[in-house]
Amino acid sequence: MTGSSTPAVPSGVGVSPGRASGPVVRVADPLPEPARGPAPADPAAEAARIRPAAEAVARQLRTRAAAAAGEARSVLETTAAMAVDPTLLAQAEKSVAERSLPAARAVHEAAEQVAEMLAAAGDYLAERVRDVRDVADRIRAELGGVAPPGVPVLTGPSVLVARDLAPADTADLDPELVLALVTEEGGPTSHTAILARALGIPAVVAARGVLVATAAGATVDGDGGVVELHAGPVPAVAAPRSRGDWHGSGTTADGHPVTLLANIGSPADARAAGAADGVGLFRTEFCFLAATAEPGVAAQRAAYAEVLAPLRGKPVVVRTLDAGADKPLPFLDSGAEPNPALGVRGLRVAFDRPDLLRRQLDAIAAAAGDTGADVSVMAPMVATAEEAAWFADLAREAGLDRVGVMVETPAAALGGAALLDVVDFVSIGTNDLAQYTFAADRMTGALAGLNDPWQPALLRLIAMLADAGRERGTPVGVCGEAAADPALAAVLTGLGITSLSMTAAALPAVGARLARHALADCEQAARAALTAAGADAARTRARDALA
Ligand SMILES: C=C(OP(=O)(O)O)C(=O)O
Ligand SMILES: [Mg+2]
Repeated sequence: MTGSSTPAVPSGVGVSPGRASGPVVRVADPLPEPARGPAPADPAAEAARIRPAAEAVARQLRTRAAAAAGEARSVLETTAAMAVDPTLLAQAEKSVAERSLPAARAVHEAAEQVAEMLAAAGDYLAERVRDVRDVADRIRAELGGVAPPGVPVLTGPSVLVARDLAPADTADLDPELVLALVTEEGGPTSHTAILARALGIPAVVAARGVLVATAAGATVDGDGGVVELHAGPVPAVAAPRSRGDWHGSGTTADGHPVTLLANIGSPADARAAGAADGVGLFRTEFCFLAATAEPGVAAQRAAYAEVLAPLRGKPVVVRTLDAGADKPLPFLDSGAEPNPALGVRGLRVAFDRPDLLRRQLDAIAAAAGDTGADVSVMAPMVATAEEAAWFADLAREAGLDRVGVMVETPAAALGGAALLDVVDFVSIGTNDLAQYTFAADRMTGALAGLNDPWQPALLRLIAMLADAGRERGTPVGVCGEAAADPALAAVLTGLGITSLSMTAAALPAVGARLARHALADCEQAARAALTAAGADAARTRARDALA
Protein backbone atom coordinates (compact mmCIF):
# COMPACT_ATOMS: atom_id res chain seq x y z
CA MET A 1 0.00 0.00 0.00
CA THR A 2 1.44 3.36 -0.97
CA GLY A 3 0.31 6.57 0.70
CA SER A 4 0.79 7.35 4.37
CA SER A 5 -1.97 6.74 6.89
CA THR A 6 -3.32 9.75 8.77
CA PRO A 7 -3.89 9.15 12.49
CA ALA A 8 -7.67 9.22 11.93
CA VAL A 9 -9.21 5.82 11.32
CA PRO A 10 -12.97 6.36 11.56
CA SER A 11 -14.89 3.27 12.45
CA GLY A 12 -18.51 2.82 11.58
CA VAL A 13 -20.79 -0.03 10.71
CA GLY A 14 -19.79 -2.34 7.87
CA VAL A 15 -22.91 -2.87 5.76
CA SER A 16 -21.54 -4.42 2.60
CA PRO A 17 -18.59 -6.81 2.81
CA GLY A 18 -15.23 -6.66 1.05
CA ARG A 19 -12.09 -4.55 1.14
CA ALA A 20 -11.16 -1.90 -1.41
CA SER A 21 -8.80 1.07 -1.66
CA GLY A 22 -8.54 4.07 -3.88
CA PRO A 23 -8.64 7.83 -4.28
CA VAL A 24 -11.34 9.62 -2.29
CA VAL A 25 -14.05 11.59 -4.07
CA ARG A 26 -16.41 13.61 -1.90
CA VAL A 27 -20.11 13.94 -2.59
CA ALA A 28 -21.10 17.57 -2.00
CA ASP A 29 -23.88 18.22 0.51
CA PRO A 30 -27.19 19.62 -0.76
CA LEU A 31 -27.17 23.43 -0.77
CA PRO A 32 -28.99 25.14 2.11
CA GLU A 33 -32.09 27.19 1.25
CA PRO A 34 -30.80 30.57 -0.04
CA ALA A 35 -31.47 33.75 1.97
CA ARG A 36 -34.04 36.32 0.79
CA GLY A 37 -31.55 39.15 1.15
CA PRO A 38 -29.69 41.37 1.11
CA ALA A 39 -31.31 43.06 -1.89
CA PRO A 40 -28.82 43.47 -4.78
CA ALA A 41 -27.48 47.00 -5.32
CA ASP A 42 -28.03 46.68 -9.08
CA PRO A 43 -31.01 44.37 -9.75
CA ALA A 44 -30.55 44.49 -13.52
CA ALA A 45 -26.95 43.32 -13.25
CA GLU A 46 -27.98 40.66 -10.71
CA ALA A 47 -30.71 39.36 -13.06
CA ALA A 48 -28.21 39.24 -15.92
CA ARG A 49 -26.08 36.69 -13.98
CA ILE A 50 -28.78 34.03 -14.12
CA ARG A 51 -28.77 33.09 -17.80
CA PRO A 52 -24.98 32.58 -18.17
CA ALA A 53 -24.98 30.43 -15.02
CA ALA A 54 -27.83 28.30 -16.38
CA GLU A 55 -26.08 27.98 -19.72
CA ALA A 56 -22.87 26.88 -18.00
CA VAL A 57 -24.83 24.17 -16.15
CA ALA A 58 -26.47 23.02 -19.38
CA ARG A 59 -23.04 22.80 -21.06
CA GLN A 60 -21.64 20.69 -18.19
CA LEU A 61 -24.59 18.33 -18.36
CA ARG A 62 -24.36 18.03 -22.16
CA THR A 63 -20.66 17.16 -21.86
CA ARG A 64 -21.59 14.40 -19.38
CA ALA A 65 -24.35 13.23 -21.69
CA ALA A 66 -21.92 12.95 -24.61
CA ALA A 67 -19.72 10.62 -22.54
CA ALA A 68 -22.63 8.51 -21.28
CA ALA A 69 -24.72 5.84 -22.95
CA GLY A 70 -28.27 4.53 -22.90
CA GLU A 71 -30.68 5.77 -20.27
CA ALA A 72 -28.04 7.82 -18.40
CA ARG A 73 -27.41 9.76 -21.60
CA SER A 74 -31.04 10.67 -22.17
CA VAL A 75 -31.49 11.59 -18.49
CA LEU A 76 -28.54 13.98 -18.69
CA GLU A 77 -29.73 15.48 -21.98
CA THR A 78 -33.20 16.10 -20.55
CA THR A 79 -31.71 17.67 -17.43
CA ALA A 80 -29.51 19.93 -19.59
CA ALA A 81 -32.60 21.15 -21.43
CA MET A 82 -34.37 21.84 -18.13
CA ALA A 83 -31.46 24.01 -16.96
CA VAL A 84 -32.21 26.53 -19.70
CA ASP A 85 -35.99 26.18 -19.53
CA PRO A 86 -37.37 29.59 -20.66
CA THR A 87 -40.17 29.64 -18.05
CA LEU A 88 -37.77 28.95 -15.20
CA LEU A 89 -35.25 31.56 -16.27
CA ALA A 90 -37.82 34.28 -17.14
CA GLN A 91 -39.53 33.80 -13.78
CA ALA A 92 -36.24 34.03 -11.89
CA GLU A 93 -35.12 37.17 -13.77
CA LYS A 94 -38.49 38.78 -13.11
CA SER A 95 -38.21 38.12 -9.35
CA VAL A 96 -34.81 39.81 -9.25
CA ALA A 97 -36.01 42.82 -11.26
CA GLU A 98 -39.37 43.29 -9.52
CA ARG A 99 -38.75 42.01 -5.97
CA SER A 100 -35.03 42.72 -5.62
CA LEU A 101 -34.30 39.13 -4.63
CA PRO A 102 -30.71 37.87 -4.85
CA ALA A 103 -30.27 35.72 -7.99
CA ALA A 104 -29.85 32.45 -6.02
CA ARG A 105 -33.08 33.04 -4.09
CA ALA A 106 -34.94 33.96 -7.28
CA VAL A 107 -33.80 30.75 -9.01
CA HIS A 108 -34.82 28.71 -5.95
CA GLU A 109 -38.31 30.28 -5.83
CA ALA A 110 -38.85 29.99 -9.58
CA ALA A 111 -37.90 26.31 -9.42
CA GLU A 112 -40.33 25.73 -6.56
CA GLN A 113 -43.11 27.30 -8.64
CA VAL A 114 -42.32 25.08 -11.61
CA ALA A 115 -42.09 22.09 -9.26
CA GLU A 116 -45.57 22.83 -7.91
CA MET A 117 -46.99 23.01 -11.43
CA LEU A 118 -45.35 19.71 -12.36
CA ALA A 119 -46.57 18.02 -9.19
CA ALA A 120 -50.13 19.21 -9.87
CA ALA A 121 -49.94 17.80 -13.41
CA GLY A 122 -49.31 14.37 -11.85
CA ASP A 123 -48.01 11.14 -13.41
CA TYR A 124 -44.98 11.47 -15.63
CA LEU A 125 -44.59 15.22 -15.09
CA ALA A 126 -44.66 14.84 -11.29
CA GLU A 127 -41.55 12.68 -11.58
CA ARG A 128 -39.72 15.71 -12.97
CA VAL A 129 -40.08 17.63 -9.69
CA ARG A 130 -36.84 16.22 -8.35
CA ASP A 131 -35.06 17.11 -11.60
CA VAL A 132 -36.16 20.75 -11.60
CA ARG A 133 -34.96 21.12 -8.01
CA ASP A 134 -31.66 19.48 -8.94
CA VAL A 135 -31.24 21.86 -11.87
CA ALA A 136 -31.97 24.88 -9.64
CA ASP A 137 -29.38 23.68 -7.11
CA ARG A 138 -26.83 23.39 -9.89
CA ILE A 139 -27.54 26.92 -11.14
CA ARG A 140 -27.29 28.25 -7.59
CA ALA A 141 -23.96 26.44 -7.10
CA GLU A 142 -22.70 28.00 -10.33
CA LEU A 143 -23.86 31.46 -9.20
CA GLY A 144 -22.14 31.00 -5.83
CA GLY A 145 -18.98 29.46 -7.28
CA VAL A 146 -19.31 26.30 -5.15
CA ALA A 147 -19.28 22.59 -6.07
CA PRO A 148 -22.60 21.35 -7.45
CA PRO A 149 -24.47 19.00 -5.13
CA GLY A 150 -24.52 15.23 -5.58
CA VAL A 151 -22.00 12.79 -6.96
CA PRO A 152 -19.41 14.49 -9.18
CA VAL A 153 -18.44 12.98 -12.53
CA LEU A 154 -16.00 10.17 -11.73
CA THR A 155 -12.98 10.14 -13.99
CA GLY A 156 -11.54 6.93 -12.54
CA PRO A 157 -12.16 4.24 -9.91
CA SER A 158 -12.90 6.04 -6.61
CA VAL A 159 -14.03 5.65 -3.03
CA LEU A 160 -17.13 7.84 -2.56
CA VAL A 161 -17.39 9.67 0.76
CA ALA A 162 -20.71 11.38 1.56
CA ARG A 163 -22.84 12.61 4.43
CA ASP A 164 -25.49 10.19 3.16
CA LEU A 165 -26.71 9.24 -0.30
CA ALA A 166 -30.21 9.97 -1.53
CA PRO A 167 -31.73 7.70 -4.19
CA ALA A 168 -31.36 10.56 -6.68
CA ASP A 169 -27.63 10.83 -6.01
CA THR A 170 -27.07 7.28 -7.04
CA ALA A 171 -29.25 6.84 -10.13
CA ASP A 172 -26.35 6.62 -12.55
CA LEU A 173 -23.55 5.31 -10.32
CA ASP A 174 -21.23 3.10 -12.33
CA PRO A 175 -20.23 0.03 -10.27
CA GLU A 176 -17.04 -0.23 -12.34
CA LEU A 177 -15.96 3.22 -11.06
CA VAL A 178 -17.24 3.12 -7.47
CA LEU A 179 -14.78 1.04 -5.44
CA ALA A 180 -16.49 1.58 -2.09
CA LEU A 181 -18.99 3.83 -0.30
CA VAL A 182 -18.47 5.55 3.04
CA THR A 183 -21.03 7.75 4.77
CA GLU A 184 -20.85 9.88 7.88
CA GLU A 185 -24.52 9.20 8.61
CA GLY A 186 -27.01 6.52 7.62
CA GLY A 187 -27.59 3.12 9.15
CA PRO A 188 -27.58 -0.53 8.11
CA THR A 189 -30.97 -0.11 6.44
CA SER A 190 -30.20 3.23 4.77
CA HIS A 191 -30.34 3.71 1.04
CA THR A 192 -26.52 3.65 0.90
CA ALA A 193 -26.40 0.22 2.55
CA ILE A 194 -29.02 -1.22 0.23
CA LEU A 195 -27.37 0.27 -2.84
CA ALA A 196 -23.88 -0.93 -1.88
CA ARG A 197 -25.08 -4.49 -1.44
CA ALA A 198 -26.96 -4.23 -4.70
CA LEU A 199 -23.78 -3.13 -6.49
CA GLY A 200 -21.67 -5.69 -4.60
CA ILE A 201 -19.19 -3.09 -3.35
CA PRO A 202 -17.82 -2.63 0.20
CA ALA A 203 -19.52 0.02 2.32
CA VAL A 204 -19.24 1.50 5.79
CA VAL A 205 -21.97 3.78 7.19
CA ALA A 206 -22.06 5.99 10.30
CA ALA A 207 -18.29 6.57 10.00
CA ARG A 208 -18.22 9.58 12.33
CA GLY A 209 -15.61 12.17 11.43
CA VAL A 210 -14.95 10.94 7.93
CA LEU A 211 -16.23 14.17 6.39
CA VAL A 212 -14.02 16.50 8.40
CA ALA A 213 -10.88 14.42 7.85
CA THR A 214 -8.82 15.47 4.86
CA ALA A 215 -7.64 12.47 2.92
CA ALA A 216 -6.55 11.79 -0.65
CA GLY A 217 -7.18 8.07 -0.40
CA ALA A 218 -8.95 5.50 1.71
CA THR A 219 -8.99 1.78 2.41
CA VAL A 220 -12.48 0.57 3.23
CA ASP A 221 -13.09 -2.64 5.16
CA GLY A 222 -16.78 -3.40 4.73
CA ASP A 223 -16.55 -6.46 6.99
CA GLY A 224 -15.02 -4.77 10.01
CA GLY A 225 -16.61 -1.35 9.46
CA VAL A 226 -13.25 0.43 9.40
CA VAL A 227 -12.10 3.21 7.05
CA GLU A 228 -8.37 3.85 6.93
CA LEU A 229 -7.61 7.32 5.60
CA HIS A 230 -4.43 8.09 3.69
CA ALA A 231 -2.95 11.56 3.26
CA GLY A 232 -1.24 10.60 -0.01
CA PRO A 233 -2.43 8.93 -3.19
CA VAL A 234 -3.52 5.30 -3.07
CA PRO A 235 -3.76 2.95 -6.06
CA ALA A 236 -7.25 1.71 -6.90
CA VAL A 237 -7.83 -1.87 -5.70
CA ALA A 238 -11.35 -3.22 -6.11
CA ALA A 239 -12.83 -5.84 -3.82
CA PRO A 240 -12.94 -9.28 -5.42
CA ARG A 241 -16.51 -10.23 -6.33
CA SER A 242 -17.58 -13.72 -5.39
CA ARG A 243 -20.37 -13.81 -7.93
CA GLY A 244 -19.23 -16.44 -10.42
CA ASP A 245 -19.36 -19.46 -8.13
CA TRP A 246 -23.11 -19.52 -7.47
CA HIS A 247 -25.30 -21.55 -9.77
CA GLY A 248 -28.74 -20.60 -8.62
CA SER A 249 -29.86 -23.04 -5.96
CA GLY A 250 -29.83 -22.14 -2.29
CA THR A 251 -28.15 -24.97 -0.37
CA THR A 252 -25.38 -25.40 2.14
CA ALA A 253 -22.29 -27.38 1.13
CA ASP A 254 -23.95 -30.57 2.46
CA GLY A 255 -27.24 -30.01 0.66
CA HIS A 256 -29.43 -28.39 3.34
CA PRO A 257 -31.91 -26.29 1.33
CA VAL A 258 -32.41 -22.57 2.01
CA THR A 259 -34.86 -20.81 -0.29
CA LEU A 260 -33.20 -17.69 -1.73
CA LEU A 261 -35.71 -15.03 -2.70
CA ALA A 262 -35.66 -11.46 -3.97
CA ASN A 263 -37.07 -8.26 -2.45
CA ILE A 264 -38.83 -6.16 -5.07
CA GLY A 265 -40.87 -2.96 -5.41
CA SER A 266 -41.13 -2.30 -9.14
CA PRO A 267 -41.37 -4.06 -12.52
CA ALA A 268 -37.62 -3.51 -13.01
CA ASP A 269 -36.88 -5.21 -9.68
CA ALA A 270 -39.16 -8.08 -10.72
CA ARG A 271 -37.22 -8.56 -13.95
CA ALA A 272 -33.94 -8.51 -12.00
CA ALA A 273 -35.28 -11.25 -9.72
CA GLY A 274 -34.90 -13.87 -12.46
CA ALA A 275 -32.11 -15.83 -10.71
CA ALA A 276 -34.04 -16.10 -7.42
CA ASP A 277 -36.26 -19.00 -6.36
CA GLY A 278 -39.07 -16.42 -6.18
CA VAL A 279 -39.93 -13.23 -4.32
CA GLY A 280 -39.99 -13.08 -0.53
CA LEU A 281 -41.08 -9.44 -0.23
CA PHE A 282 -42.95 -7.30 -2.74
CA ARG A 283 -43.24 -3.87 -1.08
CA THR A 284 -46.55 -2.71 -2.58
CA GLU A 285 -46.30 0.79 -1.12
CA PHE A 286 -43.43 1.46 -3.55
CA CYS A 287 -46.03 1.42 -6.37
CA PHE A 288 -47.85 4.41 -4.90
CA LEU A 289 -45.27 6.65 -3.23
CA ALA A 290 -46.54 9.76 -5.05
CA ALA A 291 -50.29 8.94 -5.06
CA THR A 292 -52.34 11.63 -3.35
CA ALA A 293 -55.58 9.62 -3.39
CA GLU A 294 -56.14 5.92 -2.78
CA PRO A 295 -55.72 4.10 -6.12
CA GLY A 296 -58.93 2.20 -6.97
CA VAL A 297 -59.02 -1.59 -7.21
CA ALA A 298 -58.56 -1.49 -11.00
CA ALA A 299 -55.52 0.80 -10.76
CA GLN A 300 -54.00 -1.34 -7.99
CA ARG A 301 -54.68 -4.52 -9.95
CA ALA A 302 -52.89 -3.07 -13.00
CA ALA A 303 -49.91 -1.86 -10.92
CA TYR A 304 -49.47 -5.23 -9.16
CA ALA A 305 -49.96 -7.16 -12.41
CA GLU A 306 -47.18 -5.13 -14.04
CA VAL A 307 -44.80 -6.17 -11.27
CA LEU A 308 -46.01 -9.80 -11.14
CA ALA A 309 -45.95 -10.35 -14.92
CA PRO A 310 -42.28 -11.50 -15.14
CA LEU A 311 -42.87 -13.90 -12.21
CA ARG A 312 -45.42 -16.31 -13.74
CA GLY A 313 -45.29 -19.66 -11.94
CA LYS A 314 -42.92 -18.40 -9.23
CA PRO A 315 -43.80 -17.99 -5.56
CA VAL A 316 -44.25 -14.32 -4.67
CA VAL A 317 -45.02 -12.93 -1.22
CA VAL A 318 -46.94 -9.69 -1.63
CA ARG A 319 -46.86 -7.44 1.41
CA THR A 320 -49.91 -5.27 1.99
CA LEU A 321 -49.31 -1.52 2.24
CA ASP A 322 -46.70 -0.56 4.83
CA ALA A 323 -47.44 3.15 5.10
CA GLY A 324 -46.14 5.42 7.82
CA ALA A 325 -42.88 6.36 9.55
CA ASP A 326 -40.02 5.84 7.06
CA LYS A 327 -42.45 5.13 4.16
CA PRO A 328 -45.08 7.90 4.23
CA LEU A 329 -47.90 7.63 1.68
CA PRO A 330 -49.78 10.91 1.15
CA PHE A 331 -53.15 9.14 0.86
CA LEU A 332 -52.67 7.20 4.09
CA ASP A 333 -51.47 10.03 6.28
CA SER A 334 -52.41 9.40 9.92
CA GLY A 335 -51.86 13.06 10.81
CA ALA A 336 -49.10 14.43 13.04
CA GLU A 337 -47.98 11.81 15.53
CA PRO A 338 -45.41 12.40 18.26
CA ASN A 339 -43.65 9.08 17.46
CA PRO A 340 -44.54 8.01 13.89
CA ALA A 341 -42.51 4.79 14.09
CA LEU A 342 -44.62 3.81 17.12
CA GLY A 343 -47.82 5.11 15.58
CA VAL A 344 -50.53 4.07 13.18
CA ARG A 345 -48.41 2.39 10.51
CA GLY A 346 -48.42 -0.85 8.54
CA LEU A 347 -51.40 -3.10 9.31
CA ARG A 348 -52.55 -0.65 11.99
CA VAL A 349 -53.77 1.77 9.29
CA ALA A 350 -56.41 -0.83 8.39
CA PHE A 351 -57.83 -1.28 11.92
CA ASP A 352 -60.14 1.72 11.44
CA ARG A 353 -60.42 1.29 7.70
CA PRO A 354 -60.71 -2.44 6.94
CA ASP A 355 -62.31 -1.65 3.57
CA LEU A 356 -59.04 -0.18 2.42
CA LEU A 357 -57.30 -3.49 3.16
CA ARG A 358 -60.15 -5.47 1.56
CA ARG A 359 -59.78 -3.45 -1.63
CA GLN A 360 -56.05 -4.11 -1.71
CA LEU A 361 -56.49 -7.83 -1.10
CA ASP A 362 -59.08 -7.99 -3.92
CA ALA A 363 -56.66 -6.22 -6.26
CA ILE A 364 -53.82 -8.58 -5.30
CA ALA A 365 -55.99 -11.67 -5.85
CA ALA A 366 -57.08 -10.35 -9.26
CA ALA A 367 -53.50 -9.52 -10.30
CA ALA A 368 -52.40 -13.02 -9.25
CA GLY A 369 -55.08 -14.45 -11.53
CA ASP A 370 -54.05 -12.11 -14.37
CA THR A 371 -50.40 -13.09 -14.26
CA GLY A 372 -50.16 -16.68 -13.04
CA ALA A 373 -47.72 -15.73 -10.28
CA ASP A 374 -48.01 -18.03 -7.25
CA VAL A 375 -49.03 -15.32 -4.79
CA SER A 376 -49.09 -15.36 -0.97
CA VAL A 377 -49.82 -12.26 1.12
CA MET A 378 -48.39 -10.97 4.36
CA ALA A 379 -49.07 -8.02 6.63
CA PRO A 380 -46.47 -5.61 7.99
CA MET A 381 -46.16 -4.30 11.57
CA VAL A 382 -48.12 -6.98 13.38
CA ALA A 383 -47.92 -7.09 17.18
CA THR A 384 -50.27 -9.86 18.34
CA ALA A 385 -51.62 -13.25 17.25
CA GLU A 386 -55.11 -11.69 17.28
CA GLU A 387 -54.06 -9.16 14.69
CA ALA A 388 -52.48 -11.92 12.62
CA ALA A 389 -55.68 -13.99 12.76
CA TRP A 390 -57.79 -10.96 11.75
CA PHE A 391 -55.56 -10.35 8.73
CA ALA A 392 -55.53 -14.04 7.78
CA ASP A 393 -59.35 -14.13 7.79
CA LEU A 394 -59.61 -11.08 5.55
CA ALA A 395 -57.02 -12.47 3.13
CA ARG A 396 -58.73 -15.85 2.89
CA GLU A 397 -62.09 -14.12 2.31
CA ALA A 398 -60.43 -12.43 -0.68
CA GLY A 399 -59.47 -15.85 -2.04
CA LEU A 400 -55.81 -15.70 -1.04
CA ASP A 401 -55.01 -19.03 0.53
CA ARG A 402 -51.46 -18.77 1.75
CA VAL A 403 -51.20 -16.06 4.40
CA GLY A 404 -48.35 -14.89 6.58
CA VAL A 405 -47.26 -11.96 8.69
CA MET A 406 -44.05 -10.08 9.15
CA VAL A 407 -42.37 -10.26 12.51
CA GLU A 408 -41.11 -6.74 13.08
CA THR A 409 -42.03 -6.09 16.70
CA PRO A 410 -40.58 -7.81 19.77
CA ALA A 411 -44.19 -8.60 20.77
CA ALA A 412 -44.70 -10.62 17.59
CA ALA A 413 -41.39 -12.43 18.07
CA LEU A 414 -42.26 -13.27 21.67
CA GLY A 415 -45.74 -14.37 20.56
CA GLY A 416 -44.05 -17.21 18.59
CA ALA A 417 -46.28 -20.26 19.02
CA ALA A 418 -49.60 -18.38 19.19
CA LEU A 419 -48.69 -16.41 16.10
CA LEU A 420 -47.49 -19.41 14.11
CA ASP A 421 -50.75 -21.24 14.86
CA VAL A 422 -52.84 -18.75 12.88
CA VAL A 423 -50.68 -18.23 9.75
CA ASP A 424 -48.99 -20.35 7.10
CA PHE A 425 -45.58 -18.68 7.40
CA VAL A 426 -43.80 -15.73 9.00
CA SER A 427 -41.10 -13.49 7.61
CA ILE A 428 -38.84 -11.60 9.99
CA GLY A 429 -38.28 -7.95 9.06
CA THR A 430 -34.96 -7.47 10.79
CA ASN A 431 -34.80 -3.76 9.86
CA ASP A 432 -37.80 -2.93 12.00
CA LEU A 433 -37.31 -5.73 14.52
CA ALA A 434 -33.90 -4.22 15.33
CA GLN A 435 -35.28 -0.69 15.65
CA TYR A 436 -38.06 -1.79 18.02
CA THR A 437 -35.92 -4.20 20.04
CA PHE A 438 -33.25 -1.60 20.69
CA ALA A 439 -35.58 1.42 20.84
CA ALA A 440 -33.28 2.94 18.21
CA ASP A 441 -34.72 4.81 15.20
CA ARG A 442 -33.47 3.04 12.07
CA MET A 443 -33.10 6.41 10.28
CA THR A 444 -30.69 7.85 12.88
CA GLY A 445 -27.04 7.39 11.93
CA ALA A 446 -25.84 7.93 15.49
CA LEU A 447 -27.72 4.76 16.53
CA ALA A 448 -26.52 2.60 13.64
CA GLY A 449 -24.54 0.38 16.00
CA LEU A 450 -27.74 -0.63 17.80
CA ASN A 451 -29.48 -1.32 14.49
CA ASP A 452 -26.63 -3.61 13.45
CA PRO A 453 -28.32 -6.93 12.55
CA TRP A 454 -25.45 -8.82 14.20
CA GLN A 455 -26.66 -7.72 17.64
CA PRO A 456 -26.95 -10.93 19.70
CA ALA A 457 -30.27 -9.86 21.28
CA LEU A 458 -31.80 -9.61 17.80
CA LEU A 459 -30.33 -13.01 16.88
CA ARG A 460 -31.86 -14.50 20.04
CA LEU A 461 -35.34 -13.32 19.05
CA ILE A 462 -34.79 -14.80 15.58
CA ALA A 463 -33.61 -18.09 17.15
CA MET A 464 -36.72 -18.32 19.34
CA LEU A 465 -39.00 -17.92 16.39
CA ALA A 466 -37.01 -20.33 14.21
CA ASP A 467 -37.25 -22.95 16.99
CA ALA A 468 -41.03 -22.46 17.23
CA GLY A 469 -41.30 -22.77 13.45
CA ARG A 470 -39.24 -25.96 13.38
CA GLU A 471 -41.47 -27.56 16.05
CA ARG A 472 -44.60 -26.88 13.99
CA GLY A 473 -43.12 -27.28 10.53
CA THR A 474 -44.04 -23.65 9.74
CA PRO A 475 -41.58 -21.77 7.51
CA VAL A 476 -39.78 -18.86 9.17
CA GLY A 477 -37.98 -16.58 6.73
CA VAL A 478 -35.97 -13.36 6.96
CA CYS A 479 -36.61 -10.51 4.52
CA GLY A 480 -34.78 -7.64 6.24
CA GLU A 481 -31.36 -6.41 5.15
CA ALA A 482 -29.74 -8.99 7.47
CA ALA A 483 -30.40 -11.62 4.80
CA ALA A 484 -28.14 -9.81 2.31
CA ASP A 485 -25.00 -10.13 4.47
CA PRO A 486 -23.34 -13.39 3.33
CA ALA A 487 -21.79 -14.35 6.68
CA LEU A 488 -24.96 -13.43 8.56
CA ALA A 489 -26.97 -15.46 6.04
CA ALA A 490 -24.94 -18.50 7.12
CA VAL A 491 -25.66 -17.69 10.78
CA LEU A 492 -29.40 -17.31 10.06
CA THR A 493 -29.33 -20.68 8.31
CA GLY A 494 -27.65 -22.14 11.39
CA LEU A 495 -30.44 -20.66 13.53
CA GLY A 496 -33.01 -22.59 11.47
CA ILE A 497 -34.30 -19.89 9.12
CA THR A 498 -35.83 -21.54 6.04
CA SER A 499 -35.77 -18.71 3.48
CA LEU A 500 -33.74 -15.55 2.94
CA SER A 501 -35.08 -12.68 0.87
CA MET A 502 -32.88 -9.82 -0.27
CA THR A 503 -32.14 -7.31 -3.02
CA ALA A 504 -31.57 -9.41 -6.16
CA ALA A 505 -28.00 -8.20 -6.61
CA ALA A 506 -27.02 -9.70 -3.23
CA LEU A 507 -28.18 -13.21 -4.21
CA PRO A 508 -24.97 -14.44 -5.90
CA ALA A 509 -22.73 -13.49 -2.96
CA VAL A 510 -25.13 -15.01 -0.41
CA GLY A 511 -25.70 -18.13 -2.50
CA ALA A 512 -21.97 -18.64 -3.05
CA ARG A 513 -21.27 -18.19 0.65
CA LEU A 514 -23.90 -20.70 1.78
CA ALA A 515 -22.57 -23.23 -0.69
CA ARG A 516 -19.17 -23.07 1.06
CA HIS A 517 -20.40 -24.12 4.52
CA ALA A 518 -21.97 -27.30 5.89
CA LEU A 519 -25.08 -26.88 8.02
CA ALA A 520 -23.14 -27.94 11.15
CA ASP A 521 -20.66 -25.08 10.55
CA CYS A 522 -23.54 -22.63 10.18
CA GLU A 523 -25.00 -23.93 13.45
CA GLN A 524 -21.68 -23.54 15.21
CA ALA A 525 -21.32 -19.98 13.88
CA ALA A 526 -24.86 -19.25 15.10
CA ARG A 527 -24.07 -20.53 18.62
CA ALA A 528 -20.90 -18.44 18.68
CA ALA A 529 -22.79 -15.29 17.62
CA LEU A 530 -25.72 -15.79 20.00
CA THR A 531 -23.53 -15.76 23.08
CA ALA A 532 -21.33 -12.78 22.08
CA ALA A 533 -21.40 -9.56 24.08
CA GLY A 534 -22.11 -7.29 21.13
CA ALA A 535 -22.48 -7.01 17.36
CA ASP A 536 -18.77 -6.73 16.55
CA ALA A 537 -17.92 -9.71 18.75
CA ALA A 538 -20.75 -11.72 17.18
CA ARG A 539 -19.44 -10.94 13.71
CA THR A 540 -15.87 -11.88 14.61
CA ARG A 541 -16.84 -15.08 16.44
CA ALA A 542 -19.10 -16.23 13.62
CA ARG A 543 -16.45 -15.51 11.01
CA ASP A 544 -13.87 -17.44 13.03
CA ALA A 545 -16.28 -20.36 13.30
CA LEU A 546 -16.88 -20.29 9.55
CA ALA A 547 -13.21 -19.81 8.59
C1 LIG B 1 -38.12 -5.88 5.43
C2 LIG B 1 -38.55 -4.96 6.27
O1 LIG B 1 -39.49 -4.05 5.91
P1 LIG B 1 -39.13 -2.53 5.49
O2 LIG B 1 -37.64 -2.41 5.38
O3 LIG B 1 -39.85 -2.29 4.22
O4 LIG B 1 -39.70 -1.76 6.65
C3 LIG B 1 -37.98 -4.84 7.63
O5 LIG B 1 -38.47 -4.06 8.45
O6 LIG B 1 -36.99 -5.57 7.87
MG1 LIG C 1 -40.37 -3.15 8.06
